[in-house]
Amino acid sequence: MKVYEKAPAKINLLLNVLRKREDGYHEVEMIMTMVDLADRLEMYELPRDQIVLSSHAGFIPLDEKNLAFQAARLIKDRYGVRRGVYIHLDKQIPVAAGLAGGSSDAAAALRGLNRLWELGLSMTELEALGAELGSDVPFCIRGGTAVARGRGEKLESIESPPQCWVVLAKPPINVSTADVYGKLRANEIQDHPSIPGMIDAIKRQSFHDVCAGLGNVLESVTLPKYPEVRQIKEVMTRLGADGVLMSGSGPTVFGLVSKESKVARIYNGLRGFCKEVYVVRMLT
Ligand SMILES: C[C@@](CO)(OP(=O)(O)O)[C@H](O)COP(=O)(O)OP(=O)(O)OC[C@H]1O[C@@H](n2ccc(N)nc2=O)[C@H](O)[C@@H]1O
Ligand SMILES: Nc1ncnc2c1ncn2[C@@H]1O[C@H](COP(=O)(O)OP(=O)(O)O)[C@@H](O)[C@H]1O
Repeated sequence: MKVYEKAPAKINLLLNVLRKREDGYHEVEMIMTMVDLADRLEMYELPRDQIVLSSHAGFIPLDEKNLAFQAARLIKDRYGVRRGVYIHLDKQIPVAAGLAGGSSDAAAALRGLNRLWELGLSMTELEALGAELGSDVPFCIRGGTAVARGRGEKLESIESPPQCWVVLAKPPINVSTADVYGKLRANEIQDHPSIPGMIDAIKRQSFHDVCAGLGNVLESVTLPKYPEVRQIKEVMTRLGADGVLMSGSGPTVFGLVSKESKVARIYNGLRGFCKEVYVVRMLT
C-alpha cells in the first residue's frame, strides 16, 4: 500500500511574543493559516526495518536531521512498529523561509504513517507527538486557521479568513528561527499586535480589518538585519497589495490581495528583483 500526504505551507497573520520563558522558548500568541503551496510525501512499506528518505531537492538533509525522518522514527519508536518505510519528499516550499516547510513535512509524515501502519491515533495524539518535533508541528497536523499559544503548540481552531490571493516573495537568504528569537528583546517590544482584534476581524469576515490587523513582532529583529526584506515589503505595498507582512521569523513576505486584477501586476513587479515569487490561495 502507498499513502500520499500534502504538506502545505503556513503563514502567520499575527505573531506576538509575550515573554521569554525559563526553558528558553518564548511564550507566543499567533494566528496561523495554511496556503496552497505544498510539499508532497509518498510513503510505502519496505521489507526491512529501516527508514529511507529521498528527495530531488538538493538543499535539504535526507538523514535524521530531516524533520520527516525524525517524525517516522518517533512514531516507530513510540508505538513499537518493527516495519520499514520509504518516504519520497517532493519539496516545493522554500527552505528556512518562515513558511514551516520542515514542520509541515513532519506533520504529513505523522499523518501518513498513522494510516500506513493503521495505528488509529487521534488528531490530539498526533498533535502531542508533533509537539515533540517542533513548536509549529501541531498546527501543521491540524491545518485550517488557528490561534496558537504557549510556544505554539496550544491550539484553538477558528474560522477561515475571507478568501483572497496571497503573494509570497522570498529573498535569497535563509533565516534561522533560533537566531531570530535569540536576538529578540521581548521586554522591549512597544507595539503588540492585537489577537482579539484579528479574531474579531475574521469573525466579521472583514478583509479590510484583517489587513489592518496584521502584525509580527519578529520583524523588529529580521528587518534591520536584512534590508531586502523591508524593501520587498515596501515594493509589495507600493504595487497595491492590501496587507503586507513578514511570515514567522522570515524572510518570506506575504501580501494579501482581494482583486484578481491586481495580482499579475504585483507578481510581475516583484519578479523584477526577487526570483522566488508565488501566487497562491488561502486554504479554507
Ligand atoms: C517563528 C515561527 C512562527 O510560526 O515559525 P518559523 O519562522 O520557524 O516558520 C515558530 O514560532 C517557530 O516554530 P518552529 O520552527 O517549530 O520552532 P522550534 O523548532 O520549536 O524551535 C526552534 C528554536 O526557536 C526558538 N523558539 C521557538 C518557538 C518559540 N515559541 N520560542 C522560541 O524561542 C527556540 O530557540 C528554539 O530552539
Ligand atoms: N523536511 C524538511 N524540509 C525543509 N527543511 C528541513 C526539513 N527537515 C529539516 N530541515 C531543516 O530545518 C531548517 C528549517 O527549515 P524550514 O522548516 O523550511 O524553516 P521555516 O520553519 O523557517 O520555514 C533548515 O535548516 C533545514 O535544513
